[in-house]
Amino acid sequence: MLLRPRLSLLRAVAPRPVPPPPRASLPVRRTLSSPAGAARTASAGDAPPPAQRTGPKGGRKSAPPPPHPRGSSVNPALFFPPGVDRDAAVAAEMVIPASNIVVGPYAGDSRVKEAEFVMSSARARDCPKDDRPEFAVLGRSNVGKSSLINALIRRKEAALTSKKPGKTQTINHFLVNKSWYLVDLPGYGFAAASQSARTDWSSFTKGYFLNRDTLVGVLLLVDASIPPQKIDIDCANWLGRNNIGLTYVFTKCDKSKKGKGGRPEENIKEFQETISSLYPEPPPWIMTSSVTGLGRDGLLLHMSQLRNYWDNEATMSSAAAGGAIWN
Ligand SMILES: Nc1nc2c(ncn2[C@@H]2O[C@H](COP(=O)(O)OP(=O)(O)OP(=O)(O)O)[C@@H](O)[C@H]2O)c(=O)[nH]1
Ligand SMILES: [Mg+2]
Repeated sequence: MLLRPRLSLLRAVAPRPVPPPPRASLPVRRTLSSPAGAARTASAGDAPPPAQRTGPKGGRKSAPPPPHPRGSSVNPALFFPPGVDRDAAVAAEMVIPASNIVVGPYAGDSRVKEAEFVMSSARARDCPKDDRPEFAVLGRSNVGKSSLINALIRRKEAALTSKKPGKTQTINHFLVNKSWYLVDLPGYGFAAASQSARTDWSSFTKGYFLNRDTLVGVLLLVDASIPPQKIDIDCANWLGRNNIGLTYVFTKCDKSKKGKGGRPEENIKEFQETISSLYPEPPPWIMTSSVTGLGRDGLLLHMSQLRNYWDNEATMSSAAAGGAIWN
């Protein structure tokens, strides 16, 4: 079995959030609201660690990246994948549309040729035990996790969706091209769920993240059709504290309503302003719509570069005696 260089790799592919300051001074904007019950799911046990603002740019309040970044030289808002020097000049064609993600040398064939549902697991330890890399799709109930998976694999109802939150209740593995997995997870923050269901979510999904050595990264879905929600920031902080790399995937970018908080571009900008001080380097983000297909090909391309890097590093790691290079 290949040795998986999990911690080092994840630090390399996506920046960790800088630990936020104590709760009282968290850079949370007033619009970062979530139902009190819902917030308990991820925030009670997930309060950020006490004041440890260690990152050099921890207090920086930089301008948020535009929704469609383009640049011909270094752009501090871009996400640089493995293999691309931060000082490299970046041509517009190197940036995935509607994202801040630079395409690097590890990007490869990202077509989905076949995909199949493999299994549902009620417990993390029941998940497939092979060595294939996987991406977990995470986010609030109803954010569009199952819909995104269907859009990525171009199958209408491979993952079951619903207007009512709380549809997906187990860990669902979908095998793509017989070589990697997409994993559909139950959503968090479902206010109507019972306290015991919320506690279960926490222990069982956190168990999955903490024990899944084949996890390349998390697609953290954020609903762009509503204002930023504190529970999503709490979730990102929890992943960061556990060295799990993430890509922010903004969903429902086709959905626009009149009035405050109804425009995806505004909501994304506000979300980025909120998280900008949490990261020493900009995390990757991309805008998507499972209705129009926006972002689908770009997201698959981004996942191909993370996956190929993972495979490459895993091979190097198994070749090195005892995987010592990762110590
Ligand atoms: N307009 C629009 N609607 C979407 C999009 N993605 C999902 N939806 C709708 O949002 C609702 C929830 O979608 P799901 O994919 O079931 O959401 P989920 O995150 O899997 O939800 P849970 O399984 O309950 O956690 C459904 O009615 C979808 O049709 C999108 O990109 N645009
Ligand atoms: Mg679902």
